[in-house]
Amino acid sequence: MAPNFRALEATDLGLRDIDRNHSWSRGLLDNPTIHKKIGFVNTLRQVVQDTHDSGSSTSLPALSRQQQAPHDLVLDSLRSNSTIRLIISGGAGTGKSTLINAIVRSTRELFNNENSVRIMVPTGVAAFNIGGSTIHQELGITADKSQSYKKLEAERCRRMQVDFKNTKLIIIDEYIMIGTKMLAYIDLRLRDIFGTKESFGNISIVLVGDMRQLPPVFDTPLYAEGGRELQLTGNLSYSEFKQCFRLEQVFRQSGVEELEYKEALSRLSDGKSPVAHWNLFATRSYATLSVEEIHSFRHALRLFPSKDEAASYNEERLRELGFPVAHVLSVNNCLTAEGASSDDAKGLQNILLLSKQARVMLRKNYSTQFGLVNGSTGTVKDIIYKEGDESPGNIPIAVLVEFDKYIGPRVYEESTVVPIIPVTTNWISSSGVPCHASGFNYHLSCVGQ
Ligand SMILES: Nc1ncnc2c1ncn2[C@@H]1O[C@H](COP(=O)(O)OP(=O)(O)OP(=O)(O)O)[C@@H](O)[C@H]1O
Repeated sequence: MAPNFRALEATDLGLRDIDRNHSWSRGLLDNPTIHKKIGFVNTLRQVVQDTHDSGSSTSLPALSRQQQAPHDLVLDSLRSNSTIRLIISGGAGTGKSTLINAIVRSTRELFNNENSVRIMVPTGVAAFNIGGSTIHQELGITADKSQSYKKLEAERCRRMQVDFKNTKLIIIDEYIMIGTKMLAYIDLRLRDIFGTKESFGNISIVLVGDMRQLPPVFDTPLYAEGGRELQLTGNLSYSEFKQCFRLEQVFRQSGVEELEYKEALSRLSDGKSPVAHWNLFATRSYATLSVEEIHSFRHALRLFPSKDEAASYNEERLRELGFPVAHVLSVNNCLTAEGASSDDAKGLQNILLLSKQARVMLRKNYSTQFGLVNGSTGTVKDIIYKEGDESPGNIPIAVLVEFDKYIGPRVYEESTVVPIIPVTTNWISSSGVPCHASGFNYHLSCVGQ
């Protein structure tokens, strides 16, 4: 499934003698009550599920005035049977998801139909986090670098026409990751599905996201004009979005520490930094730090320009730790699943390398109430295989992770360790093959801090 980064494919980690000869089922002897603990984790996940379910039906917070305005505009437009092209932008915690949920709920009530509104996202990981689908999956778009639009074959198109029959509104979340080429594709595909020459098949489109995030990869940002065939079409499609609401009120403060620094970063993203902020950043310049401070950053989380570089760095750090490395493969139901792109497979990569003391990051919200959210970091304490199962070749039953910030009930009395268990996901490939795969990469990625 999903090609791995070159660095992972070439590595000997997980395959050396020290890795193969390690007794991987030892973890089970050291953790005889693991199944009880896993039961506890399942309860946690149930809590998340219940919250999610009730959130989408009854218990959304009352919308603020800033949220209410775009909500009402969309609903009024749907009621009057006109189409709307709208952008809703806002930084982290400004209530974008809450607003999306409110629009979805009101639209479904208005039309008394679940399919009247669809949410789509550009990447597999984002889709997994919202329990939704990628644009590629929903609209049958295959990832390729060609410059021309490819129509759906007739039978697939007919099936999609049935599927989209009652759809009045499409909400595209994380839209900043969409480029002009992709927007053109969405526009043209919807024209095909709805059998019309009108843009976007003459249905309403709402783009939601944070304008200050990074632009798309392998595509030109929506605000860039010019380019080749599809990009030019995308420019035209984007020019229809003339209305924009900006959500300013932050409902979720992710911590009160370093407030000045957060404020400085926020101004920087607006391009409005005063000299005081420049001075603040200057105090953190590498050249002005003491040797002790530089050393304290040795294992800081790093950003790399490419996935390959990040994978190489992670590999180096795993090697330095000196523990046996588990070579955790995902399990796929068929060859199509094995060869699926990462986006089709909702972000899953084939190989995950783990060892004791490795730093890992959660890639999805596990339990927001208890502080286990997409981006939470922790340290691997143990990797537990079923008796008789070994690495490589088998999936562990759990990876014990000590989280840096866990605020839920203790699974282990003395620590913030939580067992992370593998997950199975299903999807239909772009050629229509039902696929499923199990693995850990949905939940965890190794970060070589
Ligand atoms: N009108 C509101 N009143 C009270 N709380 C709200 C309101 N809107 C959102 N919230 C709360 O604020 C928090 C953040 O909201 P939400 O997840 O919708 O923001 P977001 O912009 O999607 O965040 P992110 O970009 O980080 O995913 C949630 O806990 C949500 O319940």
